[in-house]
Amino acid sequence: MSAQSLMEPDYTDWIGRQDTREGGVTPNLAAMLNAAVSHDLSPMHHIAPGMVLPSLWHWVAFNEFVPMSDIGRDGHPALGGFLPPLPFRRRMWAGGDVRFDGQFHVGEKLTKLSTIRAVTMKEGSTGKMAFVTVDHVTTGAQGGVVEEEQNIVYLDMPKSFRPPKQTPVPERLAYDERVPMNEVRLFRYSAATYNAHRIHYDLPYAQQVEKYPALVVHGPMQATMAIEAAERHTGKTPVRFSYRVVHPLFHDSDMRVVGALDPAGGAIDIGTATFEGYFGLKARMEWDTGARPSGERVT
Ligand SMILES: C/C(=C\C(=O)SCCNC(=O)CCNC(=O)[C@H](O)C(C)(C)COP(=O)(O)OP(=O)(O)OC[C@H]1O[C@@H](n2cnc3c(N)ncnc32)[C@H](O)[C@@H]1OP(=O)(O)O)C(=O)O
Repeated sequence: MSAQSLMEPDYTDWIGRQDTREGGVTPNLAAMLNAAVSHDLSPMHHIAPGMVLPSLWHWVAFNEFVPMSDIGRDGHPALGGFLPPLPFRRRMWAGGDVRFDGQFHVGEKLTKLSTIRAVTMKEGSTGKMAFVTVDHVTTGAQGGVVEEEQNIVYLDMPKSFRPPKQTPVPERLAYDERVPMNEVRLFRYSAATYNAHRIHYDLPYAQQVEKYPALVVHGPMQATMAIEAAERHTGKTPVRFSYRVVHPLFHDSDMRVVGALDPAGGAIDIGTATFEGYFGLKARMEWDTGARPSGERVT
């Protein structure tokens, strides 16, 4: 046995694994997502075939329909299929970096190539964790391309809730909106994404097994709402969206969607937040100013 395997499992065999999927967002699926993410300040779209897909709605285009026998205890497909069999059982959507080139449309055929880029063990304030970085390239039949890095984190089941540190929201904001959060919105987003992760709808499981105080608000839903507000307030079309979900948000408190314009222009720092004043998701949206998108990441 090598020294490496005595220390920690080696996942190098998983790096470079690929998965290709075909999908798309039908009018019916778009309507489901529309109803999940809309609110008073972001009214529902009139969905019709050919409508330009709002940013990040392609995340519902490749919903997975795995047999019940392949589902793990948490409601996600069990590890060891496309993703490596990590020794951690608590999954969270941690963040990503999305680059947009062109647009997708309702009803358009989309193809996604996913590649496992890295498995990185870390130790944070909440304990040991493994980040899985997956690169996705989504291509539309009409020429749009979205390239993204997705980071999923796996952690131990805690004995009690250990919140990560709080990142304060700046006082000077360009906008600060209140979005009603509740079980119904979480259920609707889970349904539209066919995401059976129990932390989003099964309160006894969320509290007793994963030890959250309440149901957990989906990271991708927060991202979808944050970028929608940024586009509405700036009137700009994003070329890049980088984000981290830095603290879990819960279904029993309304969510803030906030933004602070970068005085240098070309970007806005955005996020979701609690009414106690800290970020859930912390992100940056950049738009085309003629220059290349920056190499800056949200940390
Ligand atoms: C859908 C879906 C699932 C979900 O939607 S789950 C809900 C959405 N996700 C969340 O609510 C995650 C909330 N975030 C956290 O709970 C914490 O940020 C987290 C991920 C537990 C980490 O907190 P820690 O305090 O333990 O970590 P540190 O800040 O001490 O950092 C340790 C190292 O990790 C790096 N790191 C931290 N956060 C991220 C991140 N979001 N993305 C990438 N890397 C991250 C950090 O830089 C440190 O690295 P060093 O190299 O400096 O050690 C579904 O499942 O489908």
